[in-house]
Amino acid sequence: MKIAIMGAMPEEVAPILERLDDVEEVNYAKNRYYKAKYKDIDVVVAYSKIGKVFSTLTAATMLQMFACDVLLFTGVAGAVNPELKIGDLVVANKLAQHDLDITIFGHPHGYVPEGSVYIEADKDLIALSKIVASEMGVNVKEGIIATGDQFIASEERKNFIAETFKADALEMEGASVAVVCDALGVPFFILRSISDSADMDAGFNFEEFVESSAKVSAEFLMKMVDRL
Ligand SMILES: Nc1ncnc2c(CN3C[C@H](CSc4cnccn4)[C@@H](O)C3)c[nH]c12
Repeated sequence: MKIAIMGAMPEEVAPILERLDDVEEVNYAKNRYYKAKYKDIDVVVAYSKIGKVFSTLTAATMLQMFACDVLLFTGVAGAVNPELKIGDLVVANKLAQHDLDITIFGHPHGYVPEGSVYIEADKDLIALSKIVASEMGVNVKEGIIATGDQFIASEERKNFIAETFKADALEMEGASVAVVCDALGVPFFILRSISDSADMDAGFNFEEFVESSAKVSAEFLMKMVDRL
């Protein structure tokens, strides 16, 4: 088994990289991919850079060039569900693109012909996360994640996303990674830790909590890898 471990930002994969052995850096398509061993498991680790386009490129590369059998995403997210607090973990059961809009032609938000509003994540990996969560004695919220090419820092946009997609959290890469994995038939798992609440304080909270929340997500993800 070869596991793809992805984030979008350096902070999101740094806690993973420091735990790898026999690291080989591969430069490809203006990005860096780290082929390595984690314990005795083959992994490929990369941060895509921010947004749906970069994360699509990295996810497709992980699967088509590095032939990974499963893709795990770790990172931070903005909270939409008011129960979610900074540092809380969210596991995506399905994901949508909140900024995909051809509603003028009568389609729902997030839909284009021959696509679907939501892509569902792998149920076995979600089930595994529940086992790991109970072993670690931590709470993990399974919910809907909305993805778009915008950093959300306004109640108005957050409420649109909440109402339109029933999202629990929002970010900028998960749904595009989901489309790639779904199209190529590779199981995927999107894990996020809350760094802000996508409101007027989002920018400040993000800066303050990105590093600590990224660590929470990365550490949980590696406990999942231990069990794969
Ligand atoms: N409120 C929010 N809206 C949209 N996305 C998020 C996220 C998740 N990530 C973090 C990062 C923000 S943009 C960025 C961050 N730092 C420097 C440059 N760009 C982008 O990769 C998406 C956390 N909070 C979010």
